[in-house]
Amino acid sequence: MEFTTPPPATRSGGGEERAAAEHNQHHQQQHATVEKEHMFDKVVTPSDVGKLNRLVIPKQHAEKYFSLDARVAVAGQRGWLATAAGESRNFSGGRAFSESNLVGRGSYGSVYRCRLKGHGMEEEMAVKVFDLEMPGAERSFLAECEALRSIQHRNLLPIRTACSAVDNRGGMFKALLYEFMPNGSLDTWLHPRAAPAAGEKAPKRLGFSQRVNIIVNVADVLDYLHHECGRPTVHCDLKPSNILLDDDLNALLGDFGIARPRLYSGEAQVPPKAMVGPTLGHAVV
Ligand SMILES: Nc1ncnc2c1ncn2[C@@H]1O[C@H](COP(=O)(O)OP(=O)(O)OP(=O)(O)O)[C@@H](O)[C@H]1O
Repeated sequence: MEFTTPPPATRSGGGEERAAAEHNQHHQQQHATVEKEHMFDKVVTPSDVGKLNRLVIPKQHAEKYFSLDARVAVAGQRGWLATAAGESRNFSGGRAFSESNLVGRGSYGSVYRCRLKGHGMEEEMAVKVFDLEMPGAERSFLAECEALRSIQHRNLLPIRTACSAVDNRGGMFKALLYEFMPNGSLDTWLHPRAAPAAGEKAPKRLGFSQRVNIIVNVADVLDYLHHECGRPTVHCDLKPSNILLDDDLNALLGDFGIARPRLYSGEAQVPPKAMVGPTLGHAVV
């Protein structure tokens, strides 16, 4: 299967030397990326994509994965991942990842609602497509893969798979697929954006016991991350939009894009300097 990416935009006023230097730098960065991606080598069985709970696809298997999942459909379109890979530098208006499927945008990419079909199963997913032109997006993708590969808890947003592919012009496509949470994020419950239009129901409100349950869920998963998992982790970006609510309004913590291993007890945890900092109003826990 061939992936195509629009050619890079023509530079103005750069000169050939500068272009060559940038070209070299780009290749070195890609080489470094390929090396980093070897860390995913242990966790791969693309043929079970519909069943597996935690699956990371290394780059060398990505094409196999995409071919295999030509059956995958988003909003009735077949082969959506291949399409998305082709649009990796211009995914804002892609047909497969259209505005009508857009759930929301974050600092490093956009989340789309989709249906994953295959192996006689159909599942609703949230696909986070990384905007790799954003500084820190690549690092965020890797941080999330690294954090999620070794942790498991009932109050963590379940990740289904990670996709990392290079198209035939060297353009990168990276996405994470999570279970879709029909009740959205805690943010939308606490701060409904607009007054309901005529005929629409008023936004639902959380009751006292539901709020207590959410607090307990979040405390529970943070305790697990800090003290009980094999690789103690600090989330670093705790905020309502990263707390998703399932059918029963249980809270599931997501977005490990700036999570870090916990250093040692007693040390203050600070987010990495080189990254885009956590959002205003977040908690570094
Ligand atoms: N599995 C999911 N099911 C439903 N909605 C989701 C899911 N994952 C993320 N979202 C929603 O998609 C939107 C974008 O999420 P994303 O994690 O990219 O950014 P963010 O947390 O809003 O912001 P930032 O990246 O700046 O921290 C958010 O509103 C989030 O609640």
